[in-house]
Amino acid sequence: MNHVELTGVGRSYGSFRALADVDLTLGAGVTGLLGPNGAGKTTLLRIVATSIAADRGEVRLLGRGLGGHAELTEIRRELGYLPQELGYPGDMSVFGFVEYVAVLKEWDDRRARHHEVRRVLDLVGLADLSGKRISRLSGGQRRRVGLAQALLGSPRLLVLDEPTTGLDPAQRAALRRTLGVVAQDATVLLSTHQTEDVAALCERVVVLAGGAVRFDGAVIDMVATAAGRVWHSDVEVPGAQVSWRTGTGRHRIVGGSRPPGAEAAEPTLEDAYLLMLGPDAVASPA
Ligand SMILES: Nc1ncnc2c1ncn2[C@@H]1O[C@H](COP(=O)(O)OP(=O)(O)OP(=O)(O)O)[C@@H](O)[C@H]1O
Repeated sequence: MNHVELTGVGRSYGSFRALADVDLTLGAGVTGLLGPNGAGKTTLLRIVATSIAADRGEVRLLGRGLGGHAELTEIRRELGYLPQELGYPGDMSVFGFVEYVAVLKEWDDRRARHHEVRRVLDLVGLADLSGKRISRLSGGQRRRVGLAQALLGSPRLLVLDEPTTGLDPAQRAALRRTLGVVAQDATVLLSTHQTEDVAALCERVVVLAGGAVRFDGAVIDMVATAAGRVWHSDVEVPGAQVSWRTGTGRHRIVGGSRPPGAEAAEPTLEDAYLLMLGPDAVASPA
């Protein structure tokens, strides 16, 4: 079953069109949303999280249209959302905050609610910090509190806006493990600027630029678009589309024609992303 079905979806802020004519269908599994700053990722995620409405096109979530209040309530019961910026009340404890969200999500039975809060804190590795005040947490720990509240009730649809921001490598690996388990039954849509997170975690990748979908397909198919277009060279190559000196002292050349003396390199998702977006990869199209 497809949990997300967007047809011709658009959204403007005043006269500025942030999202234009997006078609997207998602079933169970993890999909990564990539794109430069201002590409429209947060706008798209907020639409899928029912936090803002599309002003064009059709949105169906978990098999339902967004017709009225009753449909929205039903969808929100099965939806978890980690916004890009979650305002945390610093005075609350980790447990207190996640329990507060659980109350809002209508976990009325105290025993069941406490059990669920402990379960999600355990899932994100915060069980030992549950009594700590949020104001005393590191940025990465705070991000995991945000993830914990999104996981309450094992939602069938999980929308995560930059969940890996602020996480150290061990925390990112732990997050990948958690999402890998969650995504066996749920549809997970996450945005990130880390192509390696998408390569490690997602089957599918959607690239947005200037509010439009530039690529939608399997991660391996996107990586394949860079095959034969990435090289290692002992010398700097003037005029390369993208190049940098790596830690080994050799230069990685992405795009352009094969430089003399250069060796072919295994392409990564990042190479494919840089090639696909060209100058848009670094400049906001907005
Ligand atoms: N509330 C708003 N009012 C006006 N313009 C907005 C608003 N929210 C977003 N925008 C504009 O819409 C465009 C898309 O923004 P969005 O936050 O969706 O991009 P993004 O891909 O998530 O960017 P980032 O990677 O920087 O988080 C940007 O040009 C942004 O300035």
